[in-house]
Amino acid sequence: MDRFGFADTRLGLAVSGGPDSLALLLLAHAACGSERIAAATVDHALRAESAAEAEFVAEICRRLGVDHAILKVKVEPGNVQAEARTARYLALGQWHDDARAAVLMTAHHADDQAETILMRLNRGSGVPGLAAIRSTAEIPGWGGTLARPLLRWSKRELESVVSSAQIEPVRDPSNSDEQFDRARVRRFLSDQDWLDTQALAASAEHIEDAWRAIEWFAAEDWETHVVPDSDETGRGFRYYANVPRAIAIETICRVIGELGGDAARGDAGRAFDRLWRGDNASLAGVLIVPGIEQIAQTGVTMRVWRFSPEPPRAAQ
Ligand SMILES: Nc1ncnc2c1ncn2[C@@H]1O[C@H](COP(=O)(O)OP(=O)(O)OP(=O)(O)O)[C@@H](O)[C@H]1O
Repeated sequence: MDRFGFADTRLGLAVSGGPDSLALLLLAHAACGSERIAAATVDHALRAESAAEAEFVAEICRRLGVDHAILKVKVEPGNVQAEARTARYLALGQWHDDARAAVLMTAHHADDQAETILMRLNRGSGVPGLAAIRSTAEIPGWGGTLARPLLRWSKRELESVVSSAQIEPVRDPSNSDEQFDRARVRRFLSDQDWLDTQALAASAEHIEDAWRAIEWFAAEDWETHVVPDSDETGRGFRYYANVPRAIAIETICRVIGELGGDAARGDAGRAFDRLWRGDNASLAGVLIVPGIEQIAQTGVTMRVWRFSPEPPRAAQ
């Protein structure tokens, strides 16, 4: 756990009662002792057994001497899985703050990671998508730090941690419901003996590193190569485009965002190709015009792309 730089801080653990998160609880307890950890179980009240499952986790925590909270949430009708997830992270984010935990940990593991990267490959995702489940991130919708310390552990290893402690975990029936893509990919992976989930998860970790490098260079690019540019509308930006395509795409999306638009990376990539050839591009209500500028101080010529809100179309 301390590999993540959380030594001496209090860790908040999200424990559903399933085998993965019970293993997280047992491993964190073995690594840090009961004082440095606290656990919470969210009761979505979507299944008749959910209250008893939360109480089951509470009982294990009592035995270990670990603080535990049951968080009851109300799930709005509609897309129940997505609503449950949003409500869960809001409740866990608030709880980890109240419990003065420096970080919230979930039990996502190598098999989850392998399923995610395969599903993303099958959708043609780019680097950010293939970075798949991040080892650290912001808590969705809340803002604190979320960490997933078990991404290198296989599900089988986690199951054996729990069975060695003679605990029979909760089983969520939706995990094998094949109306969900993930359950189908899970079955496909378990039917293959040549696909190595830990190797797939290791690749996702390398891609996450590459993505963090792109994000870092994109932040630099924004700071050093984008300046406000007032046109007749009073709003606009000049971008001195001088970096590889993957980084420029991030900067293009950010400039569009500053001008109130929302550009998908694929569209920003196509705009990049047009601009690089010297053609205008139009993206999410923004007109981008390429040109060349000589920098006064150095005399160097640079490629400059001018972004401005597109004029409203005249009525027919
Ligand atoms: N009811 C719950 N109470 C506490 N923690 C939970 C609960 N459900 C899930 N978690 C935490 O979230 C982790 C991931 O769970 P699961 O794979 O079911 O969620 P998911 O919705 O598929 O993933 P994500 O939350 O990333 O979208 C679990 O290992 C556990 O740490």
